[in-house]
Amino acid sequence: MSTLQEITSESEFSTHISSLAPSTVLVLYFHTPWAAPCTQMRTILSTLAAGYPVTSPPTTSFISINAEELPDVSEEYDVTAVPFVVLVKNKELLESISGSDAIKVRDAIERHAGQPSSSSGTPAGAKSTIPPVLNATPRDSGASGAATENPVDSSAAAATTTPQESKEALFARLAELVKAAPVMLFMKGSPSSPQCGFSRQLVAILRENGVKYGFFNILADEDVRQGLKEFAEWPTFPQLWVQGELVGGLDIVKEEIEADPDFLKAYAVQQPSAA
Ligand SMILES: N[C@@H](CCC(=O)N[C@@H](CS)C(=O)NCC(=O)O)C(=O)O
Repeated sequence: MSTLQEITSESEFSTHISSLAPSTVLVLYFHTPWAAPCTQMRTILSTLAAGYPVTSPPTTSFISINAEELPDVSEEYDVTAVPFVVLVKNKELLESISGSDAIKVRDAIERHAGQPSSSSGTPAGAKSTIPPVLNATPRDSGASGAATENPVDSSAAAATTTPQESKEALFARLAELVKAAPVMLFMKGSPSSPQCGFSRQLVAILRENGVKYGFFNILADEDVRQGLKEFAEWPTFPQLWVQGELVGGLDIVKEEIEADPDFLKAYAVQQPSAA
């Protein structure tokens, strides 16, 4: 899967630009280390990047640039504030997005780079018009078929978490995280290695329903683990979020499916696995 790559010099940037194929959509992410909203945007972009498989030529290239360290590049793209995202194709500017509107960024990338998987699209019956952006990077692939899981970059999120992070900043980060994918699972461990039986069961349910989802390992970030309990007013994990709204934990998801067996089918991108 693609990653968000940090570029630290003007020459590295020029070399990178020249190496791209005309069809590759270059996503430039300008940030500064001191701007808190950049943390959230980094998480969003890392997650989006992970949805695009590495192909030849690459469909996308996600680049991260410290706007202050590379002033010439920043000037070239009229970066006036951070976070600032610029989409470029064949050396031509496609679109610039200033600020930390995750949905705008997601939407722009998908419009220009396309959906990462041919099977994706707005699922019939989806609750909102927001397209299911984060795409399938089959991970736990096996004979029974892969579920489509995308990790939210917990290391990027964790790296900026300091003991001083205010509740306001944490909640702002969580508000973005829960929208990082149309379906987000906050769990203990990862889908391929759940660290708790409840999380394991919920992963199995999502897989059985062929649901495409992003996940966040709360064991990797104690602030998210504790903060999300308060933010969500829900004391335990797993937590399933759909379109930025909390559905609930394992028991609630089971109840919802019992009441409406098609409850999760709107988010399916593939034939449900028989597992
Ligand atoms: N009945 C709950 C079970 C979940 C649960 O009890 N989780 C516990 C143990 S894994 C938990 O998250 N505790 C809080 C914590 O570990 O921070 C559900 O439906 O999701």
